[in-house]
Amino acid sequence: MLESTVAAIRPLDEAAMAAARELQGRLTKPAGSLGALEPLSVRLAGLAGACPPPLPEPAAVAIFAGDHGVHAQGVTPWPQEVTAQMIANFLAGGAVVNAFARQAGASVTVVDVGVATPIPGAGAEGPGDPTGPRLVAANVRPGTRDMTVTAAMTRDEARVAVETGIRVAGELIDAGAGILLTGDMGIGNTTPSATLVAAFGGVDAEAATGRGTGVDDETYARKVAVVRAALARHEPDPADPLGVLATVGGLEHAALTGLILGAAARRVPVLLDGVIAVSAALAAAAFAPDAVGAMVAGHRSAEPGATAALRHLGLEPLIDLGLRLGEGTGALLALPVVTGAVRVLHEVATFDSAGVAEK
Ligand SMILES: O=C(O)c1ccc[n+]([C@@H]2O[C@H](COP(=O)([O-])O)[C@@H](O)[C@H]2O)c1
Ligand SMILES: Cc1cc2nc[nH]c2cc1C
Repeated sequence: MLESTVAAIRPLDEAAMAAARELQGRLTKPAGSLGALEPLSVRLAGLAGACPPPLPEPAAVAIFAGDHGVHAQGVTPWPQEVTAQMIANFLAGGAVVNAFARQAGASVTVVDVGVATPIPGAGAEGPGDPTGPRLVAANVRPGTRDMTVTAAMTRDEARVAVETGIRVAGELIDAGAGILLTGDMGIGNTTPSATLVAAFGGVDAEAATGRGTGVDDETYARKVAVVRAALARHEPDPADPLGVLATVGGLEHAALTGLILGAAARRVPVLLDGVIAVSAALAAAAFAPDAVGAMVAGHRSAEPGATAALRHLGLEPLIDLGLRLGEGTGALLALPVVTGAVRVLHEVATFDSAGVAEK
């Protein structure tokens, strides 16, 4: 499934992009006055192979959750149980991602790809609200292994997680989603994110590492040392993305890589959230460079590794609000910008049709 998905990812459609550029030039606004929205609309036309491209509706957020063996190295102040507890909060509709999803009219799907502790209340639900958040049980293993000691996953485990992400992308698109948004939950996951950015982006461990949920100076120094140790132990080869994910990634990173590849193969845009998503996007681009055409960078996370990854991908984030929460929150806030970029191509009059004089 991974190989056939990668093989299905093709370049953007040049004819549709030329048509979108030409249409942008005829709309009742000075050329270029919509800034970054104009090239975004052109790219989405190229992705859809149509001008105008479909409105990116409805939107679906997929939150991939996993735990991390490297938690044992003291890289985060939060207990591992918070991953499972926050999943219960997502399913109850009480997290920030739920508030923003309701605002944006997006569905929320939580995918357990590797949570290490029991999810409070899971299995005890009644029929529930069919439009509310839903849980997909796809646990590959209860957390990764400690990457400073051994590989985080076997190659087979990483592949199963990637293929879970591909499957979730396909299911959401089959159910009608016009855009996928990445979400994540995993205490400790900014450490493998930094390691992935260093491995794929060729940046130093310190430049790739941030303060995550808010670590103190001592924990930060330990975190940089952990990233360095993992890189030294595994010498990850960016030409072997499955090997990089398996040795220094997380189960949610692998699944997010699959979600991105799955969206790109189906030519549906994927709106990226923070550092976890963009580090997974580096893996997706290593599998299939043309997958970048389907990626929209929702926001610039406060984590320095996110900026390094976006630079490597050649993507400019749509918003920059200093967010560092994850869950898909930054992607959800950026969604109206993406919809607006496409809506312009559908609804704005041309100089000719509106009788407005040109310069
Ligand atoms: O999205 C981001 O860029 C981001 C930045 C910092 C922290 N987070 C979230 O916080 C958790 C990881 O932080 P940490 O410090 O435990 O590695 C995880 O659940 C992420 O969703 C997310
Ligand atoms: C409370 C909390 C909520 C989160 N949401 C995403 N990562 C998180 C980490 C913590 C600690």
